[in-house]
Amino acid sequence: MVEYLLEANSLTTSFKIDGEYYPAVDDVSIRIRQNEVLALVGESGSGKSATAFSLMGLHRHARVTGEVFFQGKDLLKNNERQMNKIRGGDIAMIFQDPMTALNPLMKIKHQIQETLRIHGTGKKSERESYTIELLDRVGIPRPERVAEAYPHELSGGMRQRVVIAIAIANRPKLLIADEPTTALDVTIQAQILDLIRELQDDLGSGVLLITHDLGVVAEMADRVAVMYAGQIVEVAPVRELFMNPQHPYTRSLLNSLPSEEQLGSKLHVIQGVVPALNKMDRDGCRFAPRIPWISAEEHEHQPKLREIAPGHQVRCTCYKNFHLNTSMDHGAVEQRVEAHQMEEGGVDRR
Ligand SMILES: Nc1ncnc2c1ncn2[C@@H]1O[C@H](COP(=O)(O)OP(=O)(O)OP(=O)(O)O)[C@@H](O)[C@H]1O
Repeated sequence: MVEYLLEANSLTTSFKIDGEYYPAVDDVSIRIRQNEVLALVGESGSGKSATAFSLMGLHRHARVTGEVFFQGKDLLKNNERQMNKIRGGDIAMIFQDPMTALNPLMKIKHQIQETLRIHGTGKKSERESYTIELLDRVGIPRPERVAEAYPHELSGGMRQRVVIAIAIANRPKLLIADEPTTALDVTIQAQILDLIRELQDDLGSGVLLITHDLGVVAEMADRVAVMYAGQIVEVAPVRELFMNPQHPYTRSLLNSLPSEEQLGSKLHVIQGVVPALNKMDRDGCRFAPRIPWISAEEHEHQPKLREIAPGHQVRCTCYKNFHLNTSMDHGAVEQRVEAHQMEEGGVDRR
């Protein structure tokens, strides 16, 4: 029997719109093993952040149902005090915008020491030196000086390193990173991703990496869950997903990734947007309106997620007859996956 670090079953998070609740996360089940990076990928509005916030018990006005087992306990049954002990302790989160995660009025050293204190890590006398060690560990030059700084005195990249230092301070077993590099420029993005990967390896933590960037997925993930309109539509090991994508949404996403030659030119984009929560047909294939050239009979009523190969699940029958209406080019993606696997030294981490 496989022991999962995190196991969410039928997680459903509904928001109230005009007096009615509508699920933004709709019967989502995900599993993360120790030392595994699961990427949750999808366009804006597909429900990725709502999923992460639900796992962490951070929604104040939503209705959340299902089970979220972490170390054998259902987090959804915890009260706020118990969740506060877990957040920043065994489960840490890295958000998109470091400025929202940091207190603008507190020196960096006090913010790190605070998280150490709350979770009882180290004696008071040790926390100061541990703070410097942490800043050094996340690649901050002259950590003693940065420790005395306020967030606004640092660059975006440095601030995100501080956020990561805070996240790893109590050696979390699970890291949830919600678009951790979106707010940063490209060179810094690569450095931050390398850092997260390195720290994850050191700590042996599981990671839920939320992103809309398939390049990031190719470089970071072990497995990928693709989310559309609140549902997981495809799950597969990273290589399988890029080499053998099945769900029309996954294939459209991959097709919208530029190859080297296409960089700077117009991309193939998927027409349309993720439907609003109160405007979608919840009984049919939710992606159907965006692939009108696929006939209604090819879709399933209330599509289920089914295993089509070991570890590879796809929702709806429409994938069987799906074809893109533009020419496909997976060359760029394949190259990125190959590069990632080479860096891993050919070791299968799963
Ligand atoms: N507090 C809320 N109240 C009502 N609707 C919400 C709330 N938070 C999110 N939603 C809706 O839930 C859906 C999923 O949003 P969510 O932010 O989880 O998507 P996402 O995939 O993380 O997108 P992004 O990358 O833009 O953050 C969207 O339709 C969004 O408008």
